[in-house]
Amino acid sequence: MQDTAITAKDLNLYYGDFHALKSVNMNIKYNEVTALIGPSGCGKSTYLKTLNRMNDLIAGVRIEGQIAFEGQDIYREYDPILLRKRVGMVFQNPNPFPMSVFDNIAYGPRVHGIKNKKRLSEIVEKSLRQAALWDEVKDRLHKSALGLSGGQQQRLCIARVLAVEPEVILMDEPTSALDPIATKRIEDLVEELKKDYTIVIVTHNMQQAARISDRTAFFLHGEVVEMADTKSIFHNPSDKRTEEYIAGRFG
Ligand SMILES: Nc1ncnc2c1ncn2[C@@H]1O[C@H](COP(=O)(O)OP(=O)(O)OP(=O)(O)O)[C@@H](O)[C@H]1O
Repeated sequence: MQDTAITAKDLNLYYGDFHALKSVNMNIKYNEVTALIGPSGCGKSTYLKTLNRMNDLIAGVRIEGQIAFEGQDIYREYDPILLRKRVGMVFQNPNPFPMSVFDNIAYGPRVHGIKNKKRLSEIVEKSLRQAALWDEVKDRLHKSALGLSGGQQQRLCIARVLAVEPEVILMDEPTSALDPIATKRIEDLVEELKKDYTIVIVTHNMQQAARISDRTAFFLHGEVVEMADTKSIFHNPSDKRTEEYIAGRFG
């Protein structure tokens, strides 16, 4: 399907004997924000990480089924390094490298072979502007990124992902370590970025999912109970378990 960036088909994931994802089927559409919600331990992060093969790095993980990105099987037809360039990831806790703001952003492009200083400067400025951070850091590009506030560090991490020109951005609870103002800035940024990128976000914050996502998938015990337009999930869920979770009756 032309509007679909990623398709998961009958995806099962095991950590040793533990069956963490059970026959997950999901289409993730271009230029949409897809939210993954559900109680702690239901498999949201595990699923998110399968989308750019981050689970490959964990010993004892076994994956069955298929994930296709733009029609290509990411586990059989893709180099994981190239995949992670095209499907970038932002983590729960901002994790800038212990180096300057500039070098944090230039790191990825340098790894991918860009050496020209002028070109690197252009990429750094463009990425920081896209991440709505440029004005705050343009006078301290060569100072340590560790001196930025938590919210600025998280936007820096988003800029770092943007610098390698991905198509998809995976976000694993990107605002859970941030205060409400920094959270609002990231939410506004997500809204802006979806014009050019496809975004999948894990969140514990129901209001956040309702505010920023187009479609929402509700996970429970490793299964997708229901996936639909965010409005329908929140106002008219078709499964009783979704309704109970959203009403705050468990999780
Ligand atoms: N590396 C691992 N080894 C073994 N089991 C794991 C590993 N990572 C996760 N699990 C288990 O897999 C299940 C799903 O975990 P996952 O982190 O995907 O859930 P989650 O829905 O993202 O939870 P949370 O909202 O608390 O982050 C949990 O039972 C967890 O204990």
